[in-house]
Amino acid sequence: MEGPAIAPREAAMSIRGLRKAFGGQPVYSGFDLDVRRGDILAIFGPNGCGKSTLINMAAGLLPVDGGTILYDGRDVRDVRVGYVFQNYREALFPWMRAADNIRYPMRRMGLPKREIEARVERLKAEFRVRFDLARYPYELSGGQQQLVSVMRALAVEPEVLFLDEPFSALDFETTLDLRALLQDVLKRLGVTTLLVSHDLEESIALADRLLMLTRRPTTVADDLAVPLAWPRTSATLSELDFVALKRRCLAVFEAAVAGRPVAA
Ligand SMILES: Nc1ncnc2c1ncn2[C@@H]1O[C@H](COP(=O)(O)OP(=O)(O)OP(=O)(O)O)[C@@H](O)[C@H]1O
Repeated sequence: MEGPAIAPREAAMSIRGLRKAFGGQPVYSGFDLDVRRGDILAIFGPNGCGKSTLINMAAGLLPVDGGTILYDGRDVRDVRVGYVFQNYREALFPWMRAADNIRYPMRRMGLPKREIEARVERLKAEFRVRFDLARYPYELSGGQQQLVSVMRALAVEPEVLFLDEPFSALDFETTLDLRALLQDVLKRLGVTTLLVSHDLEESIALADRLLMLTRRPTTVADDLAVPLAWPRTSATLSELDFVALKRRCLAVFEAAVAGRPVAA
C-alpha cells in the first residue's frame, strides 16, 4: 500500500518536564518543547540562559536531571544525530585529513567503503567543495574547516542536526556563503535541526521557527513561526515581513533580558 502523498509532520522531538541545575542553580525546571520533523528551530535568548545546555542534553552529550527528551518515542541513543561545534579548531581531528574526518563517523557506523566514498562524493557535490579534501585541517581556512565539520555531521545522514553557534568564529563573508549553502542543503534533506545562534538576523534567516528564551530558570519567552519564503538571501533581510519579525523579537529579547513580561 502506498503511503500518504504528504508525510505527516508530527513531533520529531518531544521534551517533557526537563530539569537541569548546575551547582544547585536551576537552569531548567519543568521545561517542555515539541519540534516537528524537518523543522529548523533557532534558539535565541540572553547570555547564559541555557541554549547550549539545552541542545547538549537533546544531543545526549549532557545528562538531564529529570524529565524526558524523546524522538518519536525513542531515546537519543537510538537516534542518528549530527553535531557541529562552535569552535571548528577543536572539533576536527588534526591528525586526520579533511576527507578522513568526514569518513570517521561513517567508519564507526561500520558502513561499507563503497558507501562511505559515495557519501563523501555526494557531500562534496552538495556543498560545491572546490578545495582539496586530502589536506589536513591546519592547511584549510576557518570557513573550509567549519564546512568540513558540517559535512562530517551530515555524513551519518542524521535524523536530527545540532548546530551550536556554527558561524560565530567565521568572518562575515564566509558566514554568508556557508549560511546560504547550509540552508540549501538542510531544506533539501529535510533534516530536523536545532540551531543556537547569538545573531538575531541569522536566527530568523535560517529558521522555520524561532524559540526565544528567558533568563534562568529558563522558560519560553516567545515561540514564533518564521513564514518567510525560501531561499532566504541578503534581500530577505530588508523585506517588510523580516523587519517586522525582527522588531518583535528584539522587543521580546529586551524584555527577557530585563526580566519583565513581554507586551502583547
Ligand atoms: N558544566 C557546567 N558547570 C557549571 N555551570 C554550567 C555548566 N555548563 C553551563 N553552566 C552554566 O549554566 C548556564 C547556562 O549555560 P549555557 O552555556 O547553556 O548558556 P548559553 O545560553 O548557551 O550561553 P551563551 O549565550 O553565553 O552561549 C550558565 O550560567 C553557565 O555558566
